[in-house]
Amino acid sequence: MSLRAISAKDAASLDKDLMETGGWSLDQLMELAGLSVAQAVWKVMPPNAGQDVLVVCGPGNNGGDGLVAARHLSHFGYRPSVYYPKEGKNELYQRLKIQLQNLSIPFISAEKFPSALKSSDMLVDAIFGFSFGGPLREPFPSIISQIESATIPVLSVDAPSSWDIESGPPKGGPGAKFMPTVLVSLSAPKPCVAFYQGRHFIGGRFLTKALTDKYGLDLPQYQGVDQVLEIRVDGEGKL
Ligand SMILES: NC(=O)C1=CN([C@@H]2O[C@H](COP(=O)(O)OP(=O)(O)OC[C@H]3O[C@@H](n4cnc5c(N)ncnc54)[C@H](O)[C@@H]3O)[C@@H](O)[C@H]2O)[C@@H](O)CC1
Ligand SMILES: [K+]
Repeated sequence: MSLRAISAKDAASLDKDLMETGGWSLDQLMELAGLSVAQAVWKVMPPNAGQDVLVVCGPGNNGGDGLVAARHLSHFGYRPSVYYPKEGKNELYQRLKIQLQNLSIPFISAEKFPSALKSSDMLVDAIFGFSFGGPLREPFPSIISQIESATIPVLSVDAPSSWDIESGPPKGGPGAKFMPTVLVSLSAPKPCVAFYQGRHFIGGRFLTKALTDKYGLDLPQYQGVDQVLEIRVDGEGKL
């Protein structure tokens, strides 16, 4: 099964519709997005031994999804830690951070990032989503290079960070060879999924038929209480 993609411009407009006319707040959407990510982690790596999950968060709402996911992962029985190299300034991110600190979820330093990358069981890439554009600015080139050469499975939130949302991986430099193991597209896949190979989930169970019709999207057939639906499995579908 594959689902129709939404452009970066339409994804931003859809978000606006949800909040301006749909009655949603950003907190609510982010909560469901982050819950989808945590459920996808569960589906690909059930928490049998309380695995270490390193969540790398960027400065925008993609990073906010990562902060929410880290909280759910802790409640699900994982040992999350967070690397947040450029913190978002608004009060929503700061509240999400307090929630994590109250669960004793560690925020790691830049110095500890390389060793955490080696010792963790999985990395959640919540650095950039549909508003990413242009060449990577500091401090992200080295972070993306390290993630690109990591040997642990990487789950990307909404888009592989450093990929252009429309045209996919950069032609050279950090991210050119980045291929996450798992991708969780939120609301709808972005055009860059044409370049993606791996397990692919859709999440963000908050769309209505009117909205999917307006943007020419498919309404995913989520099952039961699931917040994610696997839409494509490549190879043997294993991590
Ligand atoms: N409708 C949905 O599906 C929802 C999506 N959400 C999330 O929100 C994301 C979009 O959030 P935002 O619009 O805040 O944007 P992003 O989080 O994609 O990125 C914006 C941030 O990245 C920085 N940035 C952009 N390009 C850069 C570059 N080349 N180098 C360094 N920094 C760069 C910007 O300065 C800004 O701080 C989605 O991808 C998704 O993860 C949810 O939080 C809410 C609901
Ligand atoms: K991402």
